[in-house]
Amino acid sequence: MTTKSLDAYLGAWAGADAGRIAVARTIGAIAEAGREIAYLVAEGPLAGDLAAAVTNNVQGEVQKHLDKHSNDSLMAALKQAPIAALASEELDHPYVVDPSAGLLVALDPLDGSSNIDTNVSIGTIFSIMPHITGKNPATHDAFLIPGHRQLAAGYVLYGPQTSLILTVGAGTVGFTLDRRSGTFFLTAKQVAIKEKTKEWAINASNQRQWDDEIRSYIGECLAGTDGPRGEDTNMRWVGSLVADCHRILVRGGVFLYPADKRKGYTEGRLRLMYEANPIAMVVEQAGGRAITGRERILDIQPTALHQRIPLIFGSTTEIERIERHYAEPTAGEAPLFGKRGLFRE
Ligand SMILES: O=P(O)(O)OC[C@H]1O[C@](O)(COP(=O)(O)O)[C@@H](O)[C@@H]1O
Ligand SMILES: [Mg+2]
Ligand SMILES: [Mg+2]
Repeated sequence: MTTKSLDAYLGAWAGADAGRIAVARTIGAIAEAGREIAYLVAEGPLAGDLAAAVTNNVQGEVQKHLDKHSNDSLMAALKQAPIAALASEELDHPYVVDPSAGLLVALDPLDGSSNIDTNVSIGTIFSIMPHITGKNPATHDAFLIPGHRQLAAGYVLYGPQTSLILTVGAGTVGFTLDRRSGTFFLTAKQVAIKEKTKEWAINASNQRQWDDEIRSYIGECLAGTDGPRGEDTNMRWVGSLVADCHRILVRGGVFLYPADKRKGYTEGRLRLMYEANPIAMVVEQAGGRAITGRERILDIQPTALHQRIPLIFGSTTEIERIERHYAEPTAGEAPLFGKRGLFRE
């Protein structure tokens, strides 16, 4: 096993390039906060009620103690980083650090909040973008940059192991936290998502709210050997985007959080700037794909800082299959699950 530390990896990547050194320092600050959050998460109830509600966040969702603590830790660490401003799921507006600096950071400080008190993996998602000259970093507008312009992205996963998954645009790599030394060590030199898979992840309790395209695809998966797919499939749903993404990086699969008919979900649930974009960059750099159903996530021109977006990502052959359902939604409609089937409403 290699023993290269995160600092050594970033130092080798950045060399003497001032722009890269700034990105490396910013990643270092996020890793520092991530380590602190990891220790707190591992204490669980010994650290108090981390899942206790504090207030409502900008999304109108309950902000839990750990959401707030994670946001505060990341802000404290990033105040020392060479960034113009940071945006967060937990803040209405960007927080300005140094308007003359060349970087912006967008954060989901704590992803998977509903799992905080269940001892299930949760994480921090980050996106590092350029601060475009002339844009006021205090404004939402400064952050409205398509995902393909991200300079780096990744997440810290607080699970049985603490992992830091990172891309600086040259593949996706993985680090594991050594708790004895507090150092992240490189443990996956090149993450590669399997091209072909039979595993899918969706919150199936929303089935009756889905559009035809999703019903058609999931119907085909559920029909297994009895349907047009001709093979049985398997389902997983952790309920933490970071954990579902991590499984897909490790063993392939596909994740779907589509738009649906519920009030507040017509544009999906997940946030473009600090969930979909960074995950899409990590996934593409690992050889997978990320789409809304019809468009590549990284090509979307954002229109709002806290914008929601349908998110589908994972193994390429499965994404192609889903695209076929978007092109022709009834093509794979399965007898057990389709409009005319057993589970028909
Ligand atoms: O409870 P649902 O509808 O299945 O949603 C689960 C999704 O919500 C999220 O928890 C949203 O993230 P936050 O916890 O940061 O709000 C994702 O991690 C997860 O994929
Ligand atoms: Mg989240
Ligand atoms: Mg969150």
